[in-house]
Amino acid sequence: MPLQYKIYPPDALRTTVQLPASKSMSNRALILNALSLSPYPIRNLSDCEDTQVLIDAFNSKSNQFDIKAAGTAMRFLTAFLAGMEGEWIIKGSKRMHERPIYPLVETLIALGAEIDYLEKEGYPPLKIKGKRLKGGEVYLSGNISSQFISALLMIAPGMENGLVMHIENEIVSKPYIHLTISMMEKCGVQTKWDGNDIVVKPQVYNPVEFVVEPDWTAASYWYEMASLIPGAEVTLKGLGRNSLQGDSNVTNLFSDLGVTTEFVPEGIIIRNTKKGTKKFFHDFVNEPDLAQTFAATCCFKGIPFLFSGIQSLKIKETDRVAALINELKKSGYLLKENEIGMLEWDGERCLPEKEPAIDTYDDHRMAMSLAPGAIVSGSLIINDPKVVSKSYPDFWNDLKQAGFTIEER
Ligand SMILES: O=C(O)C1=C[C@@H](OP(=O)(O)O)[C@@H](O)[C@H](O)C1
Ligand SMILES: C=C(OP(=O)(O)O)C(=O)O
Repeated sequence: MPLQYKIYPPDALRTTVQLPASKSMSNRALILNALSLSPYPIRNLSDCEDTQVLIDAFNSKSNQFDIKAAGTAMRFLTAFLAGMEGEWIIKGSKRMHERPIYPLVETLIALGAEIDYLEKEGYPPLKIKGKRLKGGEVYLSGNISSQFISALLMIAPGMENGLVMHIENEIVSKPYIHLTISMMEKCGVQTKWDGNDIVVKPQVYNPVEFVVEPDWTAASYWYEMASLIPGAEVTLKGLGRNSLQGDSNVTNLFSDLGVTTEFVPEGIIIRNTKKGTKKFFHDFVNEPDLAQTFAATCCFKGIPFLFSGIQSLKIKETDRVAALINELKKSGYLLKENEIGMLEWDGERCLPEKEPAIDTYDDHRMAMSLAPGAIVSGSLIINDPKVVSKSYPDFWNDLKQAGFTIEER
């Protein structure tokens, strides 16, 4: 029997939360610190598992690295090691070995790298014979993962001839590419992004002292809880305007679901003020990590929705589309995937299970986005709740602090 938490909601929600630091920013800062031979420690580095695996890899004396379930660590480190003198082996969790990496590996090979697949062609684990890469002109598909593009961009200034990247097909998760470029610019490196082409000339990184922002994706679970409790008011410390994270768009998206955002010197104050829209529509191609939060929020608020742009959800920690359909059904919501990349709930209900136990599929976001369902049903069981440590290790403690009761079973 896996560990289970049974969650009971508070009557009212009025709390202040210190969110975890962004893992996306933390993992870029670690790679850029290594590339710039930085003497500066990173301020507010995340304490989550996805960042810890990258710290462990950099501190390791071995040439073999296990990055577990961390997509960013897998992709960024593969590119980093391909350009580093030595022989390296990089592996991950069972699921990581099912998440594609061939667009990155094939591009690195075209740029002069030597990389072999150790098990299944196209997937980790990998054996890398690292050396300074020649660079040049490459074509890469943008519709699988933006992490391949970010990984290549970060190592591009060190390539002998720089990099000319032509991105084919739709570009998913574009704000994460902007995040990469912004953090590279902080180190004095210039890139030129014009349409679907990105050019990086050979350049040297200047070390800087990175300060990691609190994680806006983690903030989305507090928006969800606030939207479900009338009169809720939550202060999220340290979040500000002009964030480098694309998921800061959560402020606009939740205004349609009845939550307002006030920016104050301490951070933001979010409030449940109104009912929300009749039907929620959004294309999540730029914010894939928010899709689960919105699917769950809309169901729990009884607001039908139609999402597009969620094709990449199938190759994340789990097939998130299938996981949402299965698990929300347990609480009586019948979601449909009418075509790939779309998810709809037209308001259709079925009889909820008497005491639903939500499976989390090794996916932190399944646990965090569905747990607030306890607010509408009175209680909810979450299986294998420790999965949250991938990005938000203190999630359950923060819930307790906010007045939730959590029984361990
Ligand atoms: O670059 C990043 O930090 C990330 C990019 C996104 O992945 P994809 O580009 O694979 O959609 C996102 O889902 C992931 O959580 C973090
Ligand atoms: C998709 C995610 O992570 P990654 O791809 O970095 O494993 C996520 O955190 O939602």
